[in-house]
Amino acid sequence: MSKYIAAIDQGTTSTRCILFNHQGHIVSVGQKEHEQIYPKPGWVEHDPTEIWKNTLEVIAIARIKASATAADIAAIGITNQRETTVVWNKRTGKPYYNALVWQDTRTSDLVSKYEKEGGLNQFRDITGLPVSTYFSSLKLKWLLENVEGLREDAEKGEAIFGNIDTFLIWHLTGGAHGDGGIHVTDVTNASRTQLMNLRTLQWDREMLAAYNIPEKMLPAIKSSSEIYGHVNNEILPGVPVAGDLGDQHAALVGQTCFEPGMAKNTYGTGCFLVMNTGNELKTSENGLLTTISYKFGNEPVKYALEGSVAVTGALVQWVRDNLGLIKKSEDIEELARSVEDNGGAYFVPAFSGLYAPYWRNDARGIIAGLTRYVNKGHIARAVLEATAYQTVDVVKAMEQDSGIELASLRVDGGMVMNQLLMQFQSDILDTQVVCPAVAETTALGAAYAAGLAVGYWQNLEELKQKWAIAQTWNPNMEAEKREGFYNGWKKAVTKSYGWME
Ligand SMILES: Nc1ncnc2c1ncn2[C@@H]1O[C@H](COP(=O)(O)OP(=O)(O)O)[C@@H](O)[C@H]1O
Ligand SMILES: O=P(O)(O)OC[C@H](O)CO
Repeated sequence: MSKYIAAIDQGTTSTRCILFNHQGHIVSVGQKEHEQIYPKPGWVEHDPTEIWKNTLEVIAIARIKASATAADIAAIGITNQRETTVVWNKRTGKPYYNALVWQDTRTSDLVSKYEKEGGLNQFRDITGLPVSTYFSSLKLKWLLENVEGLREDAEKGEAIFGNIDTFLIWHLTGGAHGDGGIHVTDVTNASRTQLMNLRTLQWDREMLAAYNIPEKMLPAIKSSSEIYGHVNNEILPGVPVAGDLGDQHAALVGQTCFEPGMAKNTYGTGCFLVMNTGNELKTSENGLLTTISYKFGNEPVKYALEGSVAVTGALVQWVRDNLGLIKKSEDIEELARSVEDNGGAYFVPAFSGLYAPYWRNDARGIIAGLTRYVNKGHIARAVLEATAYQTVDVVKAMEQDSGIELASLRVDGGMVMNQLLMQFQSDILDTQVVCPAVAETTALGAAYAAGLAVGYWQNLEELKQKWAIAQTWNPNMEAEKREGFYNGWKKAVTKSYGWME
């Protein structure tokens, strides 16, 4: 048997390749950040060619660190930032435009138009999602309407669309060379385009008509765990590409949340709380999204509820890059520890409007409650607390929608290294917070999907055995104090509304 499974985790800020062994332990990691491109206020882009180059580089790093040959790798799983939209030419491989990143708000006017014409929730029954700048549908519409020659090429089937998973699989399986790459996606990624019907798991004609998208440019929708094709590139020649999951769905799998009612919260650029609802396609009454947990091969699809928060770790980066208050993201903890509390300040990071559970495109970021007393330590606290309060908002919505009270919250992602944040999260939720031994759950989930497809792992029971706790935070805050903090947050949120006309 080959020794390892490779997972490529293409995130908002960086690309990682991680090799896992049969125990599900990390053997080696290659990681590289890519440029965040902000051409105008509210616009966020990535260069797809840079991402592809970084992918090759991180695979090479992970391979070299583990002294692994292609024969040592049983399969590759891909996981990715979702919704981010790429269109490229299938003969040359050249992108028509930079990737429009999920946080990009250039389609706000289109959102208002659809809101006036049919309301924000007009497509919820088919897709589980409100009309928003967040999903691929409006980004693709914007590209088709604004990039010269794109619509003509798309109608001829020459210009093809994909999220980052599709773009990477296409390149890995041959790209523009020879017979060309394989043009596929999986049900979890497709569920975030707002073009897939959640019941049929196919592109929905009504949605394509509503956004005027040519079907020819769309990838084939597959399960999250099957052999899509083989690597046709010297980086890992012949290795099967056998797993594909949007990163938040992959983290759910990596956390082995296989039973209905199990949930995880991932703290990265944004925060994403996902609860597995099993066979039940549940509609939210409280501002959550209906989406897909995963679909393994021919097994029935599993649905999910999701609370997506746009800006959490991204706010820490903003404090680092735009204010220069810290040098590295992790320095925010020391700065926040220089004070006792938030000093009355609340930061509402509505940089891309507010996502779950508010869905306010008209909101923009604010710091509320400022007095002469507030210093940079208090701002650092308010920044970290914003992540915790936004999580409380989605946990409350999740508990109401599901009728399940979360006994403990399984967490992962880059921000869980922050002890102050995790303790505050537990305090403000009044719930235990638990981090697993393998905190790279996103990559692990993609590896599990690929490993199941090629028989490297046998079944979900085997995977469940591997989950183990690394750290637990227990709540330790008086109810009155907790409620006071949270009320302050709710008041601040309302002050961010109505900034955009
Ligand atoms: N110790 C820390 N405290 C607070 N935020 C952190 C810390 N370490 C990393 N981050 C934030 O976490 C994010 C990176 O996490 P990661 O899970 O790699 O994100 P992504 O998958 O979205 O690229 C960045 O936004 C960074 O600012
Ligand atoms: O790259 P991440 O981990 O911030 O995740 C991005 C999400 O998939 C966006 O929906």
